[in-house]
Amino acid sequence: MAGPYVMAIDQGTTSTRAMVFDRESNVIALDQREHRQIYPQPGWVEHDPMEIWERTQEVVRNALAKSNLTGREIAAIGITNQRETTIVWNKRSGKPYMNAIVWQDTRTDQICTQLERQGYAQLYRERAGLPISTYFSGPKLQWILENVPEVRRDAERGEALFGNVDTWEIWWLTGGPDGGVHVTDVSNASRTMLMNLRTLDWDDEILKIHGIPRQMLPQIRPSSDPQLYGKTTSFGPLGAEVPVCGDLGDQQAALVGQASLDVGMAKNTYGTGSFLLLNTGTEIVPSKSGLITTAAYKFGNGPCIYALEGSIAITGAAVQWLRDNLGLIKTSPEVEELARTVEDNGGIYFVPYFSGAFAPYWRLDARGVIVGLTRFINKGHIARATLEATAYQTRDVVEAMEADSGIRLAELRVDGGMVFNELLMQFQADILGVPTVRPVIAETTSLGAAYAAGLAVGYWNSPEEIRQYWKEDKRWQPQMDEARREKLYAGWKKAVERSFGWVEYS
Ligand SMILES: Nc1ncnc2c1ncn2[C@@H]1O[C@H](COP(=O)(O)OP(=O)(O)O)[C@@H](O)[C@H]1O
Ligand SMILES: O=P(O)(O)OC[C@H](O)CO
Repeated sequence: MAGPYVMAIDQGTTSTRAMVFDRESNVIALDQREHRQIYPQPGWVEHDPMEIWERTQEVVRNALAKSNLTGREIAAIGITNQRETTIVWNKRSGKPYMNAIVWQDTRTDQICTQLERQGYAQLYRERAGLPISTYFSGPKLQWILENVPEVRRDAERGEALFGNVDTWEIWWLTGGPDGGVHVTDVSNASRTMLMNLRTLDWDDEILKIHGIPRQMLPQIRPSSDPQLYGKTTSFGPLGAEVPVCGDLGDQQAALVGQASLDVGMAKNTYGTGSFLLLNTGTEIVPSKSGLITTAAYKFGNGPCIYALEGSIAITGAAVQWLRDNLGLIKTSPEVEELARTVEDNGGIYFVPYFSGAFAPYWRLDARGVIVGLTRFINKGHIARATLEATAYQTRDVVEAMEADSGIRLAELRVDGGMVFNELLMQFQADILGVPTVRPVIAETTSLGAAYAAGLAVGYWNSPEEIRQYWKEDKRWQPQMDEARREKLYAGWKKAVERSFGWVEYS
């Protein structure tokens, strides 16, 4: 008989969480551990895949212990993950050939400029729904094949496996070198630049452009799979054979966790970066305004549901930068107190394009700038400008989304670590001119993965059932007058222009 709970593992950019939910979507237990951010040189960002797997095992064991449960009481397990981050490992030993190249890493900029110069932009837009960018996995995998000598040899022999973090976690959970399954889902695969959005299969012509052998790629499966990807092993952290049957990229998982399951529903998740997704149903909507077209989810044999996405690389990460690199605050939430020491931004704007500009500009050559500095400016203004940058970047992608879809946003459903910042949520409503709305369960990413897993084994019966669990917690109404809103936003646009063209490519 199916156990009475569902577990989700959320392997994010900065930390790994395991959460246990019951049938009414209540959180029964949560455990979370951070992992190291490795910066070998400017623009490079890495994670240690073995550390990620160790943290995963710890949080799974701790979440079970905290809830006094054993693996036998878990009906199913779902995975959600930081997307695009690229790992290549050996099938026999389970050993990665190098650290994971994280989505924020810009080392593939030369590969990407080369692809642009060869005139491939249109092909990627049409087939993969994406612009050419260092953000996605394809160029990262090409870089590994070209720079780590034994990878190409092993890949051709079928011994080197590629995966995003979902694939890595599922492979280990289902046995690793002892029969681990090598799979991914449509939502994750659509972030590689290698999947054709229509066929939901790897695109051979694109694989050829990057020189990627097909045999190193995982099988693409539904996000919620009644056939099960596999089962956890009894010697793994769950200590029992639990169906592994849900897999969603973290931003698509948040869309599901926010129950944004109808065409026209949108959410914005504020974490390390921020990611706004609009459900476009079974229609693949091409973007003319700098958004990306992505697979949102596929439940069992149902159709693939697509989304338009506005990906913003740096929002919460800029708060971490104030904390870790500048030492202006000790904890991230303290940024609010510091920002409240001043009335406004004092005329400065902070454009945090640390990884180049993502949506809607996609400029590899952009880097971060702070403009408008005078002797009047103090650390309070910097804190305020950091929070405001999150809201302005969101407006940039909301405008693009409205232009592409013709849908005028009535309110914005929000979630993620930054949504407990009242100043930010109010400023966001002010700068958009529509309310921001936070649900009771702000852990929507994990919840979305739990839903995907639970739906596969009949723990929840239908997507309709999960809609009833969404409940509003708090709503911020816009209070700023139109003239001030537009003046502030015009200043932001000017600042953004100043960030472009900083890096020059030969
Ligand atoms: N009260 C706060 N105000 C502003 N930023 C915050 C606050 N609390 C957390 N953050 C930021 O939110 C991010 C963590 O959110 P989370 O959703 O856990 O992110 P992720 O899943 O990307 O690791 C961090 O970048 C942190 O700096
Ligand atoms: O791990 P997060 O929450 O920072 O999300 C990262 C995104 O998936 C990157 O595309």
